[in-house]
Amino acid sequence: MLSIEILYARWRASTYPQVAILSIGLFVSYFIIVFTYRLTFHPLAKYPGPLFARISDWPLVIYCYRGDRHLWEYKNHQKYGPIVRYGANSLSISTASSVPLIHGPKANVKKGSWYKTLDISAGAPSVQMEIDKHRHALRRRFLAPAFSERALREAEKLITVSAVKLAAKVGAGSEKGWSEAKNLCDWSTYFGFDFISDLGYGESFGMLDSPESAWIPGVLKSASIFIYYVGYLPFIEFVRPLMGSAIQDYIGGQEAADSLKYTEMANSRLAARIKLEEELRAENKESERKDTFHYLLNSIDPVTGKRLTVEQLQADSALIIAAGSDGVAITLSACFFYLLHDPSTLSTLVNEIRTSFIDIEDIKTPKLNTLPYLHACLEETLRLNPPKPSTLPREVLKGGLQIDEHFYPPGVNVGTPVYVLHHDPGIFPEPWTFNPSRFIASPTVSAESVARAKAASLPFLVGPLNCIGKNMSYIALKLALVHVLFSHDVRLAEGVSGGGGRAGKLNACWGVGGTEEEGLRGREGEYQMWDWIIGFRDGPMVEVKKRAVEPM
Ligand code: HEM
Repeated sequence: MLSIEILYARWRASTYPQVAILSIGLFVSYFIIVFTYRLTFHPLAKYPGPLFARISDWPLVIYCYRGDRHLWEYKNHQKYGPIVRYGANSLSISTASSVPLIHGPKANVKKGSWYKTLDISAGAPSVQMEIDKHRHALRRRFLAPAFSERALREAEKLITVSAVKLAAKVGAGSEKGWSEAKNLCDWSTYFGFDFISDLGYGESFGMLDSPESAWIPGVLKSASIFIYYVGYLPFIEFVRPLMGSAIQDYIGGQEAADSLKYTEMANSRLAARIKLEEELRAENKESERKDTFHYLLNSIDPVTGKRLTVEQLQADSALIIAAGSDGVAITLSACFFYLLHDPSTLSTLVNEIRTSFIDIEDIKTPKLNTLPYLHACLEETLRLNPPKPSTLPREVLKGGLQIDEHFYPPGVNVGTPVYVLHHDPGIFPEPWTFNPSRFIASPTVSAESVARAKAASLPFLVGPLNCIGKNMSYIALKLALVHVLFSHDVRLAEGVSGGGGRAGKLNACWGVGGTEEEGLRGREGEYQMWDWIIGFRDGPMVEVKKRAVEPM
């Protein structure tokens, strides 16, 4: 007691410089103690990783901001092995055997605290933001009817409208010979946003028709960058309460402002859809078009008897536009990139498409789902460029988690670095080569190796927290690819083709970030992607010609 009084008296008697020196001393001592603890007694101290990443989350924040996190993770696993400590409290585990234990239905984990900031501007958690396992399962029950087999059959008709339009726009100017060069990244993006808005709200953004709404992808990109890195800031607990408010604009700059602008856009779309539903209800009618929000607005939880609140709907609205449009868009442009760089794969696919369908009206399920090479091309593209390529944090729950000989205590984050796993040569021989045949059993590819490849392919993740839009994505991607390739020949544009390695940057809108100096972005044969929760890209530049032989 006495010593505290003496200390207090000395403090009061001290001069400003003395106070400043003492404060700096305390500050430095605090960090020395914290860093020493993280390198010695912390439960993850024994795991390898870059030194700065083992003592702080700042390297992770920086790579998230740059869009290069997946490349950084790849480099780390090459250097340190299958288990890497990429943050003070976080591990990424790149073994296929760990996947069911981290993502399976019985995994003793929940989503990590990064998810708390994901859709924070919306005012309520989206389904993806629900960290509590029980509440998440409840939200999934609301979404389930919108993604059921029946809903998918309805969705196919709506997606076809955008796919037909995509083929017409990509093919414009190709009637008399090869067209001018076109950036397929842009057209794929417009397709992704148009089909998801048409399907989601019954009203397309119309980007394939006019440039009026073409600002939305740029704003979403900016919002995603912000949300991605902010969630990992070491002092996020202090920042989170300010998020979603006007203060966000001042602190976070343009990217934070775009995050709010994006939320407002999604909210206004939803408000218009709710109004339409109310008008229909007042007239005792049901919407003829069964779009996603038809299901969500009429969904009643079978156990609780409750409907979703407006705030929850708003959060899901922002999520569905982002999650639905961009995953499909990047996969479509990446698929074209790989096909066009390996003409033998392109001709195999074109042949399969043109011998399977009689005319454009014929392009639909169930036949659409019976083309093995088409499906394999998409699986291979999603292997090479998973739109969510980096480790998504899962926090170990009470009781801990045993994976092989390692025990992970409660509270630490574990996760699967999907891009790293997808380039594991032990599972995918020649991992940088686009080889759809690795997903089709044949005399040269055993059924066991196909099963191994499929089990280690996680673009949609697996288990109860996986992507609910997986089947819808495959339908959208197949419709788009088949409609374009059924009626048109496509080739890489002469000169700059875009998309790969250093030559990738065509359009200032997309290509920021980059770690060329570290040798991570040098692969010309790899479709370049920037990981900001959703993947961003540019190119390929293509020329298009109307198919020579008119379909019968
Ligand atoms: C190629 C396209 C797509 C890919 C690769 C993809 C991938 C993923 C992944 C990996 C997740 C899990 C994220 C996490 O755990 O944080 C996810 C979640 C989600 N995706 Fe997709 N997605 C795609 C397209 C779609 C589409 C078309 C929709 C809807 C229309 C959609 C809706 C959702 C939703 C609602 C979630 C949150 C699910 C939950 O938390 O329960 N996605 N997606």
